Amino acid sequence: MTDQAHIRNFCIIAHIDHGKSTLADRLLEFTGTVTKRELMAQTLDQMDLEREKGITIKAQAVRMRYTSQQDGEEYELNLIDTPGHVDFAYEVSRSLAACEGALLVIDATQGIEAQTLANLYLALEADLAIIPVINKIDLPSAEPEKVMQEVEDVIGIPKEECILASAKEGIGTQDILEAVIKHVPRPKGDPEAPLRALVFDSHYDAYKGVIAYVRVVDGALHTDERVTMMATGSNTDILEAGYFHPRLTSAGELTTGEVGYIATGFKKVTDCRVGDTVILPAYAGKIEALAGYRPVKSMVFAGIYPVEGNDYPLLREALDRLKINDAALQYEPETSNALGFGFRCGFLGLLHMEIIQERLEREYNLDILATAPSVAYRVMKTGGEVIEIDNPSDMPSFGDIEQIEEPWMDVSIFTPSRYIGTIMDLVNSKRGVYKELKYIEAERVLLTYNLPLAELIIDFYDQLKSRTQGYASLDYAYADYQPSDLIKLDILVNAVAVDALSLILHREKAYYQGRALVEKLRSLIPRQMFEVPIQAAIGSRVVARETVKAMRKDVLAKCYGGDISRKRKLLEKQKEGKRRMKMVGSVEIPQEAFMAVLSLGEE
Ligand SMILES: Nc1nc2c(ncn2[C@@H]2O[C@H](COP(=O)(O)OP(=O)(O)OP(=O)(O)O)[C@@H](O)[C@H]2O)c(=O)[nH]1
Repeated sequence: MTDQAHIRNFCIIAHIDHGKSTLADRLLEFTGTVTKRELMAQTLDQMDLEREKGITIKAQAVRMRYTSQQDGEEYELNLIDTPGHVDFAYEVSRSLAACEGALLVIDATQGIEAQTLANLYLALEADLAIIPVINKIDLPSAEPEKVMQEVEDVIGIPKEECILASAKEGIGTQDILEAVIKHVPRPKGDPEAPLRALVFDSHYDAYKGVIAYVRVVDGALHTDERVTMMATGSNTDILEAGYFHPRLTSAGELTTGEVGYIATGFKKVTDCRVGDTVILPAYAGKIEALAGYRPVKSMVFAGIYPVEGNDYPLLREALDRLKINDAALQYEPETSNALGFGFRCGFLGLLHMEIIQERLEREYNLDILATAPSVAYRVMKTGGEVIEIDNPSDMPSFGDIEQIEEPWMDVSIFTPSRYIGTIMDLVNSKRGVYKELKYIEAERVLLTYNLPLAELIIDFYDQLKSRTQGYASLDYAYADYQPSDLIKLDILVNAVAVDALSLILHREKAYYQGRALVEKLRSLIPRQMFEVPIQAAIGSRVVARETVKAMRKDVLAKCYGGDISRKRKLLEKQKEGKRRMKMVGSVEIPQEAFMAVLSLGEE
């Protein structure tokens, strides 16, 4: 136990790739929390996907001990790492709520970016002391002076307060630790009050059950104590209380202001929600929960189906397993006339969706087929009933609909000013509504818009990147639901409506998009033994039609007799392609077709 005056809880916030993880490693190394060798080993057993995508997915919390140069006293520094992607904004906000201060890391070659500001706003909302760190000053292209000025102009922190650092070379590490002790306030909270601890993250451990990452706000908690989770109402005995060093280190207790973990013995993370308050059972109903708890809400939905129908039970099992460790993953069984038995899944955002799909394929060896992502629409029926629909094929028929509302996002884009025109075009084509243009410096601007989430998830990010040669950065947050003039577009293949291809579109764009989609499908659906018409229809009105011509020759006819290996190769290749095909009626449709809407802008 450490007295509150000698505890500092802080986190690192940054735009992706500005060096958050590298800086965290340096701090751990400098304080002797881990050795260089351990760091390498530790990096190796991080989640594969995390490493490959170069992003932090899971928040971590590590306790360091450091003797201050200022007063010669030893401090307990708890570093809470936050996820780096906007999909996980809620998790970020809970991690911030466990801290009193934040290191705001900014790349000296890039300056302030969209997520620098988004994270800063979250940190300010959480009332944190901000310590700006200008990182990567070792690079020849670093412009620390310019970035410091930006910090002063945009964020309003005097440039003298910036710490210059190179996380790679270890420059500035000690200055940062000293600044944490000096500028981050000691944790408040009442040691005499009954226990209240904030759950800011969790993971599942096969031996100890769910490990909840907690910040003790008031009172203390102890191993073997019985506790209650306020939001879920579940009770459990704490199997172990301790801290991360960086491995789990049992301590027997956590006192006011401390950050650490409790092993709960819960079998799934849903029993122990991020944002929940841990209390003693005697105080249930008599004590106020810590602010900010929010049940997870899926924003993006897609159908996931096994390519082989027989794999359905395996897919269910894999989803069940993933869910143990991921409270944000939602799913329920659904059936599609085109794809058979599968699951409708809800995700926090596109990255979350991508991660789940990749894990199903890699870790569970499943061949899956995913439909295009959709958002949740709020539909008011003529009778006054309001329903939420996240699968376009569930949309009631026109006659029964009074009004449809869709989720809109607040979007901010940082870009060199020379791209303003092309970004405006892109946003207009995505039904965006312009809000503001702010000059950050002579040649960089911050553009803000409102944009329907449905447009944002379809090819927006890729287009933004390609139109700006990768220079623009994007951030978004949920704003509200607004009524829109939306219609459902059905796709018929060989005169059969394929439910998994149905789309909700804005009326004005429906005709054009219907045409583009039908054209795309024609190029994706392989020739069959017969002619296959592809139609787009709104209600009973066909708005576009293309035809996949009948196959003329057998593939094997191309091979000269006797060339066995070539023939086998061709057959194998065909088989490979087929694995991702679905028979719909009498037509084979490949996986890409179900995602075609994502790439309508491309050739
Ligand atoms: N030259 C130089 N490179 C650095 C420095 N700090 C980080 N990098 C590099 O920048 C890249 C991104 O660094 P990370 O630490 O992974 O960035 P991050 O902010 O943690 O990224 P996310 O995990 O995606 O949020 C890596 O290739 C680092 O090696 C630095 O001080 N100097």
